[in-house]
Amino acid sequence: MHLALRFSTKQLMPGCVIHSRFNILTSYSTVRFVGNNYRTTNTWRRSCFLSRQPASGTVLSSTVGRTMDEDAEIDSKSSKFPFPQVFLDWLSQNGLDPAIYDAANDLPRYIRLKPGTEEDISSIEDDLGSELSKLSWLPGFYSLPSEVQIASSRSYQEGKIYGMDAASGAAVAALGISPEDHVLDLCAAPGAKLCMLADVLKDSGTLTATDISQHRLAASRTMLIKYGLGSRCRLFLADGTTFSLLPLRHGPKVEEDKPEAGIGEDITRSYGKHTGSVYVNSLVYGEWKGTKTAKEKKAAKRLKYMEDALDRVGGRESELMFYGKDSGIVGMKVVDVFRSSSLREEEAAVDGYDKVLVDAECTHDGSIKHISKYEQWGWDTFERRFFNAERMTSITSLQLQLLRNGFRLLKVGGTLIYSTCSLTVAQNEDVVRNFLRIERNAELREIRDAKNWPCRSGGLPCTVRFDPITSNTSGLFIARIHKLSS
Ligand SMILES: C[S@@+](CC[C@H](N)C(=O)[O-])C[C@H]1O[C@@H](n2cnc3c(N)ncnc32)[C@H](O)[C@@H]1O
Repeated sequence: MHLALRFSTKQLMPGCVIHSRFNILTSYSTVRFVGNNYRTTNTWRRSCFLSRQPASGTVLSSTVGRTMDEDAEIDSKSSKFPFPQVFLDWLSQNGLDPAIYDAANDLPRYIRLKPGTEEDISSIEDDLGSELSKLSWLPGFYSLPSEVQIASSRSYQEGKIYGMDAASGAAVAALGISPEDHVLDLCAAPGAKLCMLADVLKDSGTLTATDISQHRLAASRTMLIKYGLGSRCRLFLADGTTFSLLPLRHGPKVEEDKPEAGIGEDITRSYGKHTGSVYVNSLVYGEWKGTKTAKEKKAAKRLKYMEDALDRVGGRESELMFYGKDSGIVGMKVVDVFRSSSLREEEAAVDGYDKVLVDAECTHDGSIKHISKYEQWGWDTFERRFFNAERMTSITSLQLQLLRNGFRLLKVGGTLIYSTCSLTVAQNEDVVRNFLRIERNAELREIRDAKNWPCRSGGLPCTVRFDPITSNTSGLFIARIHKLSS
């Protein structure tokens, strides 16, 4: 069947694919741009919700396949939620229809199975009291009715399943992890994507994660330990806009100092007047211990003191919150772990990360289910949290800085994914467009798997958008960026 489409050919890139949900996730239709013809196998079920994108944005218009009268109907629609007026105004300014939040209760819940537990699927179904529907487009993911609670289930507590939205899984899949990759997750907490990265890497490569929130990063550490995924990981409490540590491609630099157990104390070098008489050169990391004996606690306290000493001389911008036994840290001197803060571009080009995920801080307006929960928590609380003035004014510049620093740490030939769970153009296409203007050796690349995903094209070539109406998932924007040699 042919559809009347109202966007101009300028708005679509040749080869761009638009998906429309048709009842259930596994059965969606596609509309393809071929020359000047658009074809589909199913009728366009509902209009996209981005009905009033601001003129500056290049996001595909929602007016696809609709008449003017139908658009008028959407424009006058509001949500069933009694949103504060300030939020309605903000949605309007960003071209978003409040009615998208009405989909909150219809969205399925998604889980990811821990690799290797597929044969337990019927016992997991019994435990959850619900059938699981396998997602044909995303390996390891299943959907189930939204009312099923997973956190109290035995399968969850035993680490057989993860609660994770399918769109988040797509962002990780878009990275195209290969065995032996050294991966950086720059905004990692609370760790859903981090765990998937670790599962995909299995027992090869390394995984470095940073986040600026201590309690959220601690939650990520708990997740890694719970699912037995930490052995190749390092977690740093750090600002992702300045983090400068490269992957440990070559293992510990000072093997000969590797202690039998605990933390060594071969003290040889002074940092002079800034630190009093603190000597830190040869203090080396032993194996990570969750629970410690009194002797180990004393040693850990001493290590912390040494790390703080590095802070005082400006040698450390991050705090190591966790490291696994195969992360390369064990046996390293404290100073060596934090040495590379004056990272040189040429060094990163060769020794940088193979893959970087920048799942940036954002306004989270695309987390439909999360926002609907304020129905119970109170809309005053929502307004206070959402419209945190400092956050609102600086969010796009933070996103650009995170993206730029993630790219700086990427090696030439490497892949970076920029994603946010905001539906706005400002936090997605505009940030990427600004970034591409600055970074001449960055190039947007197609996400190959996306042709099978129930997502829409984003407003920049090769970018994609998940949203509740089109994809039956939470909102997520994904851009895949390649680093060329300069
Ligand atoms: C969208 S959440 C990340 C979700 C995470 N990737 C996951 O899958 O569970 C964004 C995170 O960015 C962190 N963040 C905010 N500013 C940051 C900064 N300057 N550096 C690093 N992390 C930052 C927040 O603490 C938050 O945990």
